[in-house]
Amino acid sequence: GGGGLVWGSSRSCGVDSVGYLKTEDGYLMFVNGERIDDRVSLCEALAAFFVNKCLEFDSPVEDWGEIGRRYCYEVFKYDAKLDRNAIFGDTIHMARRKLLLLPPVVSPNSDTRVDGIIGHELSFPPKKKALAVPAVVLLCCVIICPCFRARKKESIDPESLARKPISHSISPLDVTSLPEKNLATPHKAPSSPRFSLSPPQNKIGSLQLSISQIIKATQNFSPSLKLGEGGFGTVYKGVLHDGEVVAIKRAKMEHFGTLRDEFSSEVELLAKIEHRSLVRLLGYTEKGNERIIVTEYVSNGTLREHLDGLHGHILDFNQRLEIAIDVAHALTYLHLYAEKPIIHRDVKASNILLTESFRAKVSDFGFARIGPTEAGQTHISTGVKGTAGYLDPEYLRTYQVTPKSDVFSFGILLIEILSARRPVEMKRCIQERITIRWAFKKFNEGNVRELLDPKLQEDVNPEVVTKMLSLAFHCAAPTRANRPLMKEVGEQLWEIRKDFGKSLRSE
Ligand SMILES: Nc1ncnc2c1ncn2[C@@H]1O[C@H](COP(=O)(O)OP(=O)(O)OP(=O)(O)O)[C@@H](O)[C@H]1O
Repeated sequence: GGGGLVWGSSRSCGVDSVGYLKTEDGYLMFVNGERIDDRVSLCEALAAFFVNKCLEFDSPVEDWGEIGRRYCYEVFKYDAKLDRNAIFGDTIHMARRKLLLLPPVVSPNSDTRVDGIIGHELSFPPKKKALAVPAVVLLCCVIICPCFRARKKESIDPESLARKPISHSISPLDVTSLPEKNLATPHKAPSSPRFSLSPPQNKIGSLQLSISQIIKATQNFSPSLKLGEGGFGTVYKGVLHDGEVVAIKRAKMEHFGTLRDEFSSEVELLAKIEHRSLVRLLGYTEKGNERIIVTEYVSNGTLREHLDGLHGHILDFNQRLEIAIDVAHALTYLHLYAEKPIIHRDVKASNILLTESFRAKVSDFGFARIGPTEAGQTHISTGVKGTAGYLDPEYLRTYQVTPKSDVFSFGILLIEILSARRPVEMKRCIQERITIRWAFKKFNEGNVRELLDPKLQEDVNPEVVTKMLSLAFHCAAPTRANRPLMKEVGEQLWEIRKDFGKSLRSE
């Protein structure tokens, strides 16, 4: 394994750089001068390059297009048939989940563990020392990186196709919960967890589900009961034996194994959370080939669907304001009042579910992480997860997540609620693609009315809109220190609601 150097290349995009050294044995990859030894990190870094057109999928230049096209396919959800230069899949984390499943490639002559970086063809050479490629420290601002579209559901995993269908003869496993219907007050300390992570040991509640009951509840996972699909798996509507309607989230089989921790973490966190604006966990089962989470069913679709007018009802301004307040309260609860500070990390309109009375419930804690708990600790370090367009640029740059990362996403969400535009809209002209930039420009020009969702027929008091927008921009400040706390955001929205009420009365 001499691994003589054959070829090297580095590329910059804004203030970021990626580089590789091709050796006889394979490739060594670098991001901002640091040796990267997993495929996902590389692909995530590269995603920004492709989105910003610093690299093109089509271009054979220095093999970069090839690397993106062939090895980051899953991360980018790149679909050559649909659009040569599009990067699909609005969630980077989704791809990360998939790719983590690649078997680790361990070089026999080296202590370097390589997480299947770019398959076998690009496996690392043995006995390679990290080599520096010119490093640039700062990262492209996140809001220019994402042009991801929601095509994630179309990915095909040939491996999973080859797997056998789930056996229905799995022995029953209890899922236990208490049928408590009380809504928690926003800032109440949570009660002790009601769901055991080892369900068979937990016989406390009255709701005890086995896999076979789940199969019954979902009519054997009938496609007609399918509510949707996310990064984690498929979600079904189910009716339990007592008539309670629930959402049943069934993990995709290819996510088993390495996703075990993620699954458990989702469950552990959900189990401790109780707030009227957070989707409640009702049960959990993990046995054999199945990982299933049973949650409260929220009947009126996602906020994103409503902003798209898919439910035949246009949210009025008051409803939008209430939704924003609900989300702010839910996040405040996670940050401040849950047992440990919890950072959601994937705040976005498709994770906000609406009730029949258009109140919001925040869902999908799959990426939630326990926040800093040590005194003086301000952040936790972690690989970047979340959804492009909503991602805190400082988090992307430093890999350090704090509750302020949720505040950033909330700012982006607030603009989305007001304008109905997605954070990134690739079909628009270049000046309008990044919604927050477009909004900021309009705002500075004093055109706040033009910012509002054209479907919104009301004549909303411009002062109220202005206040909401400035709050959104404040939340989405590039630097964390300049963002308000989630609690303050809720308080400000509360004030805005008062102003809105007054403006209606004075009409
Ligand atoms: N508790 C629920 N009640 C009703 N519908 C739900 C519920 N949870 C999820 N859904 C539906 O299932 C879809 C998929 O949900 P899921 O949380 O798995 O994925 P997602 O949020 O769309 O994507 P990702 O996991 O990548 O964030 C949602 O868009 C929604 O339509």
